[in-house]
Amino acid sequence: MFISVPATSANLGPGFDTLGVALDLRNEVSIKRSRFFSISIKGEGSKSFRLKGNNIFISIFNEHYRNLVDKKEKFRFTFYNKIPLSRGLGSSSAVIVSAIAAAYAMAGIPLSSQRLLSLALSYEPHPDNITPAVMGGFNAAVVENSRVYSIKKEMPQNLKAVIVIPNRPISTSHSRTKLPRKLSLSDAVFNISHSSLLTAAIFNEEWDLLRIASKDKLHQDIRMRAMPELFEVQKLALQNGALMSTLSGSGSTFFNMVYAEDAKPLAYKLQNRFSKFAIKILDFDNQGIIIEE
Ligand SMILES: Nc1ncnc2c1ncn2[C@@H]1O[C@H](COP(=O)(O)OP(=O)(O)OP(=O)(O)O)[C@@H](O)[C@H]1O
Ligand SMILES: N[C@@H](CCO)C(=O)O
Repeated sequence: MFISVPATSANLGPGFDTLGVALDLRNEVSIKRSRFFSISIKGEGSKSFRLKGNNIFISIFNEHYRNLVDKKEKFRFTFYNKIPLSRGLGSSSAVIVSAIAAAYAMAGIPLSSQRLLSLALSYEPHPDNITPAVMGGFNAAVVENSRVYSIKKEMPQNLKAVIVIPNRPISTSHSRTKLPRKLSLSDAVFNISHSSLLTAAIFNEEWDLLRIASKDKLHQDIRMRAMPELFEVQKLALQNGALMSTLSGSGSTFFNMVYAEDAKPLAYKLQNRFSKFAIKILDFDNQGIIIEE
């Protein structure tokens, strides 16, 4: 069986823990029944002993498979990872949703997207990465009583993501502990209004509103101060055609949305200025998770 799942960029500025979009950069896994357990990792994480020895895909897969099928079986897992770890591109979310989906597929038990998201919430309670990873496209998502309520917008072909991937990680779980527990009323209203306008502008394809709508007062500045060169990345991107330029999830990656014709010139300027960072031009993904028996 073969599963493929896209990277995701969450928050998109003011949409903390609710807005996210899928990118055409995928992790793939092949799973075969076998007489012996084996794991092989190619690409991102291939040199990590931790990923080999204590792989959360395997533990989540086993947890669900053993609940579904009452017999001991062994599998051969081959991972082809393109999503960098701890870079704010939804690597852990991709693992969570693909491991659960793989367990149900191997057990031959149907699993709806809705049910997959509900099961994934127990590993990652914010829906802004797992939802676009499953559904594809841009999604606004909220959680109520352990259920994800979301709406999806397919992203057009004439827009690209130019992502700047620093050579240093930021752990989501650690950076969340640094966020304020309380917000002033004016900052709360700022994020609610900007997140609402951002969502409406994307659904209405009014791309020139994104620059204003993507401002945030809740989490970005605190996180970017851990890697101040990110302020320079954002400034350069907005000066060179970015429709919006936001910290991807908890970072360290910076996400820039541009018209297709502006992607290469922006990537060239960013690579020249930040030679130690990786720059990728990606299409948006509108498919989400793909499961092939
Ligand atoms: N491709 C993967 N395969 C196996 N385990 C993974 C993979 N990606 C992440 N993990 C595990 O998930 C946990 C969180 O990883 P990571 O720091 O990448 O997640 P994050 O910071 O939540 O997400 P992001 O990748 O969006 O920054 C770590 O224990 C890591 O080992
Ligand atoms: N909303 C989450 C996204 C993590 O990718 C956070 O900012 O912590």
